[in-house]
Amino acid sequence: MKAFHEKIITVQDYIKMLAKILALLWKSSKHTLVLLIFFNLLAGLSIPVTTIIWKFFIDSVVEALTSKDLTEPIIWILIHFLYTQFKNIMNNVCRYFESNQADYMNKYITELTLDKIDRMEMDNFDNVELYDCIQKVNNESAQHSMNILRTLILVLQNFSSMAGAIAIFLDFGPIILLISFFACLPSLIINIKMSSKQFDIFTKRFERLRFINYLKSIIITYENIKEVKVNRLNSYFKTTIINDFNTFLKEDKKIRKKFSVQSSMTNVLENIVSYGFQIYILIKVVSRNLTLGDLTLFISTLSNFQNSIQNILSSISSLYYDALYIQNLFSLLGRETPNKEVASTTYPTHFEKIEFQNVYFKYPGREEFVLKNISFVLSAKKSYSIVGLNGSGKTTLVKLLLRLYKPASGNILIDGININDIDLEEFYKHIGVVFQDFIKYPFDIEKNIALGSIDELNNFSKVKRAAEQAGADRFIEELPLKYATMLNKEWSEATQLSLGQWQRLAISRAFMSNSSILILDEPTASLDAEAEFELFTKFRDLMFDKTTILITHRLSTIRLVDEILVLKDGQVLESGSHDTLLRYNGEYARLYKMQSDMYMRGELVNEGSH
Ligand SMILES: Nc1ncnc2c1ncn2[C@@H]1O[C@H](COP(=O)(O)OP(=O)(O)OP(=O)(O)O)[C@@H](O)[C@H]1O
Repeated sequence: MKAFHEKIITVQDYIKMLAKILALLWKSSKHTLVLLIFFNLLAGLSIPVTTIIWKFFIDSVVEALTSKDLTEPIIWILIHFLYTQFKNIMNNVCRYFESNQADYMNKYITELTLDKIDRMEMDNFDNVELYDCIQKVNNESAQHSMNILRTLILVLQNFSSMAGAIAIFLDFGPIILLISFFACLPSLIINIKMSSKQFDIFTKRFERLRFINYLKSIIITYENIKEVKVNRLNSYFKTTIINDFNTFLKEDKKIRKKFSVQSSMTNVLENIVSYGFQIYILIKVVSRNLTLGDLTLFISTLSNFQNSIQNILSSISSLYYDALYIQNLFSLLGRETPNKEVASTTYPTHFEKIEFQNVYFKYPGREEFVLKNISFVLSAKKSYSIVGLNGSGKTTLVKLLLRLYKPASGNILIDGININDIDLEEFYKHIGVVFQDFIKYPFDIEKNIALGSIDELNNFSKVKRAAEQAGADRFIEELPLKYATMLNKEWSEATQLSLGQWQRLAISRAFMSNSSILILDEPTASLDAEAEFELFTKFRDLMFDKTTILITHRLSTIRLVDEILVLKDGQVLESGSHDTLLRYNGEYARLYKMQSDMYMRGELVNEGSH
């Protein structure tokens, strides 16, 4: 697979890239593509046909000047009129198929990329280069594939018009056309150089551009506006953005200036050749006793031929430019991803234990291990809590259990079956999770809850029950549109919820789930300690048939679980029930004592501490 940002160097690379693009167009919609090619070839012939009609018209006018009979010129005008109507219809038909093909291609590319991203494992997203590539594909592919389509259509039309010009010149002297063709080559070379330079700049700048866009999105995102305003960050961000724009502009102006000078020089060469041939045609028409119509025909055809060549050559360079961008798409699509269809072991629905065996893990691109020699056993249908200071590896441990990452060594087993051998779709059907940074879906409340069980999107009674269990029903019932309330202030007619209310919705999603393992990774941070305690008591009672794992910093809630694992610097320091660990008088007892002392002194009302 080509590395990202690798440039198309050889003609062979270029042709291969074009072949891939054509295959993409073909797969997007075969039927439309065939019709598109046919009508555009027909449309391309309109230029030579119009020139021929015009030649006959001029000749008939010259004759009419002596015979005074205007019948023939009028007939030719009529023919010209009818052909113009035909041409207009043809152009509209071409536009119709072009727009359809563009939509089909956009849809097809979106489908392919979303499918690819779905298949990619989590560690891929830690690779900045790949992450950039995905963003580029997302931002640029549709536009550049559309450009490619338009350019290819232009090439088709111009090829057909060039073929017409060659046919007209066949008898008169086709060498003229050949020399005109070579005169246009320097301009092609310059255009390709320019495209290549622009692509280099784009690649170099991409991460910075992404950063600028991120800054812009901070300023304009509803939830951020309050903080940006109060901290008076607007003008600081604006200056950072504008400074970058100024640097880019300076760089771009320098390059544009250089290429404008070179382009002007090649244009002079093209004009010398063109005007030289016009004089040559004039001499030849006079010496051969040809008509005025012939003179117009050859001069116009030469000019049309040169235009076609220029169009084709500039199309080649703009195709090169777009192909460089679209290369990111092919890089992404060509990336190997695990095959989802691979049938593997079925999930042991009535399992007895989950076991971590000497698990080590480090994040891609990082030297140090985040988890070191982790071993423990979780029994089915019991509740567990993972406790530890910030950065001790709690979420990472959960990510491994969720198969978002694979251990560097060691195994995670469910009843002796390695979780990686279980069919992924089935695995996820049986595991539910609520993260601290859960998603705020741009749907109504009903769907925001129902998404906790994708197979039961229309099960409203279950949605209501889940909301009741999470204590979300009280505020939902007070909203005018209740469960049909659209959420997220960024959308029209939507309501903004408080963070605590959002968290209750996220927890309702967990109650929708039919999974046998449930993980709550600090989803209650915005609830007060009492609400969290009440919620988890309910949770524990309702989820008695599930294995639950709770991550929270509030040790008052943790008391409710059957067993606690204490993590420190990526290692399991101690484990046991609340009472056992207090008796053990280690890290857990120290943290617990510290929190309860703070409660006693009234220093900790809403927040957990560590
Ligand atoms: N995607 C990542 N790439 C590199 N390092 C990461 C990544 N995610 C987490 N880490 C690092 O791994 C370590 C453990 O992080 P983790 O999120 O598991 O801690 P945690 O115990 O859940 O912390 P907290 O209580 O703050 O949520 C931290 O040092 C963190 O910087």
